[in-house]
Amino acid sequence: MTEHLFDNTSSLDQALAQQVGQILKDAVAERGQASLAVSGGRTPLGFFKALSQMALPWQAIVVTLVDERWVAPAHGDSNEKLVRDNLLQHAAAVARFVPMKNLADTPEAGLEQLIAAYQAVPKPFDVIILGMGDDGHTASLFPGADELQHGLTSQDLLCAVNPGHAPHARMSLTAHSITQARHLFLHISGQKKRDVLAQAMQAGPVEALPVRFAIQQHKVPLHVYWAA
Ligand SMILES: O=C1O[C@H](COP(=O)(O)O)[C@@H](O)[C@H](O)[C@H]1O
Repeated sequence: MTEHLFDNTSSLDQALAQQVGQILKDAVAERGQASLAVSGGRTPLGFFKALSQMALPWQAIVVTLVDERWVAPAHGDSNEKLVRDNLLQHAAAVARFVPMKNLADTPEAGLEQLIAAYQAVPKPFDVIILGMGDDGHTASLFPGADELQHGLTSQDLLCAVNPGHAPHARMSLTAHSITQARHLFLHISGQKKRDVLAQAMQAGPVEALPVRFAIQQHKVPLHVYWAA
């Protein structure tokens, strides 16, 4: 694991956008296409804005999500809405977006169809950017969720999750899919998340702080981008 520390979020957003942009550009040059899976929440807003303005071969880049809340795409809590409003703008408006939500009533009911739709995403994912909650969840792999073990151990691409203490049923990439990525980032900010990360770096059960699966694995180097 490599830590990249910044004094403020705008320096981080620019640096992360440069790094991710270069990886995507190289991927398109080498393989003709690239895939980027991003997290939702509040942390990635500035990064999305910076990346969306970069001159990249966006027509050849597929953007999708690491996780999604099972709400309508126009809902204020939708990660799809966040990405459409902030990342798929400017130069990035021509990128192809594969949603992580369909019309099914529940994530469980929509799972099979969604896995089929994900065939359109080039794999392995070129870049996956994780976030982290103050409870140590990453993607939608929440401590205490009934589906956590499945999300951490299954070889499936996606899993349905009912977080219990957090709002909305969710769809999430599994730990297995996340660790298949060619490049893996964890993007966090603020002292509280730094403290949670420090705790997660100590030995302890993955179930208590699910972000540990990304720290403890050896399949893909994890780059942590943190800003004060
Ligand atoms: O619920 C979620 O939370 C995490 C962290 O969000 P933040 O607002 O603290 O940045 C996010 O990574 C995840 O994608 C989202 O669904």
